[in-house]
Amino acid sequence: MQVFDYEDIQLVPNKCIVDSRSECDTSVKFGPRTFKIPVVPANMQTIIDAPLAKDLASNGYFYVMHRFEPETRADFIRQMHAAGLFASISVGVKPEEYDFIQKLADEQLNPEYITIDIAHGHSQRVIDMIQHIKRLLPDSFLIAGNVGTPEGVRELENAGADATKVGIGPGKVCITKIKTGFGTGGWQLAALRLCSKAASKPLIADGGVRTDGDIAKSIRFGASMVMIGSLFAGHKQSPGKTIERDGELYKEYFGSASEYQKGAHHNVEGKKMLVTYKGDIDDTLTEMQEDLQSAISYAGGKDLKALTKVDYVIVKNSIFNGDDHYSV
Ligand SMILES: NC(=O)C1=CN([C@@H]2O[C@H](COP(=O)(O)OP(=O)(O)OC[C@H]3O[C@@H](n4cnc5c(N)ncnc54)[C@H](OP(=O)(O)O)[C@@H]3O)[C@@H](O)[C@H]2O)C=CC1
Ligand SMILES: Nc1nc2c(ncn2[C@@H]2O[C@H](COP(=O)(O)O)[C@@H](O)[C@H]2O)c(=O)[nH]1
Repeated sequence: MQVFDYEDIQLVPNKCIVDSRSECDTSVKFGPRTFKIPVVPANMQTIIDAPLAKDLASNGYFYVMHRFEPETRADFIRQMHAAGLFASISVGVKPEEYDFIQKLADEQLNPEYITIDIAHGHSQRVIDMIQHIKRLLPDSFLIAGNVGTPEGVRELENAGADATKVGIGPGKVCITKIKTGFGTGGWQLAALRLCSKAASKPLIADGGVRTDGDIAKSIRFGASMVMIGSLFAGHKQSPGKTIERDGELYKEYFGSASEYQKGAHHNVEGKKMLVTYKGDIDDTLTEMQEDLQSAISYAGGKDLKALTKVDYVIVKNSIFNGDDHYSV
């Protein structure tokens, strides 16, 4: 098995066929809709909130709302629909989540996208929830995860998931690898490659993206969509708390399995960090699109498909990636 991560790979350029990078089309059809770029901010409490979700949906971007204020979710769907926007929510697998799905079905509140958001998604509990959602809300596009193996992808797809999310522990605020010894941290891109060989439906690469070039690499290795936390943390619109230190502005970014999210030190697999204030998220999204257009031009094509076929080389193998600090 080839083991590598984002920083170990470079994509090999092909002859350019466009006169300007602006000719390159970064749009992606994902589920029932088409989006400007194949990128989605992580469904974490310091990354996305309702105002940002509305902003993203109104401007042609995909989003997944987090599940950490569960009582607000039905109203969130109503508000998005009242504004003519799509609703994309997250759920867990605990018993109350079964009641929540039943309530949505009873009220005919159909979110366009639902994400089952669990640390260890290759489990019977996720399979049961997939089947419950598909029975009651068959029109919602259902994303399930996270998994790190081809077997995980196959089982969730066979249970009825419309897309699978890949990534166990590669995230910037993840400490799963340190705490448990398990995961795809340090070889996320290779894990994505293996999973893509088994997948018959779209994959979301989740975690470990540190540069815009990593988005192009994710597409090359089989992702239809790329979920990103740390690159979206620290913006004006980011919900994380703003902190001033020595005259510099920072924003908090913490893991969904951190004690800051849970309110208790119990099965902690996430940490908190401070991210330097980055300004407007619109500028970051625009830059991601421009960098992706440029990547498509290097691939010798005009759209994302060109990225899926380029050659690559392995330039080094640095296995320890990301989570070198326990907390800040
Ligand atoms: N992508 C990643 O690498 C990771 C992501 N996360 C994120 O953290 C958040 C919390 O995740 P999670 O703890 O799953 O959600 P929950 O706290 O909602 O837990 C879901 C249920 O699954 C059980 N559970 C959790 N982990 C395991 C496990 N390893 N084996 C068996 N049962 C388990 C929990 O019980 P109990 O707590 O009693 O075990 C609980 O009943 C999510 O947003 C998730 O995406 C967390 C870790 C890794
Ligand atoms: N192991 C953990 N993973 C977590 C936690 N909270 C979120 N996540 C995952 O990280 C990605 C974002 O990664 P990034 O490298 O882009 O910052 C996110 O989508 C989740 O899958 C956690 O507490 N522990």
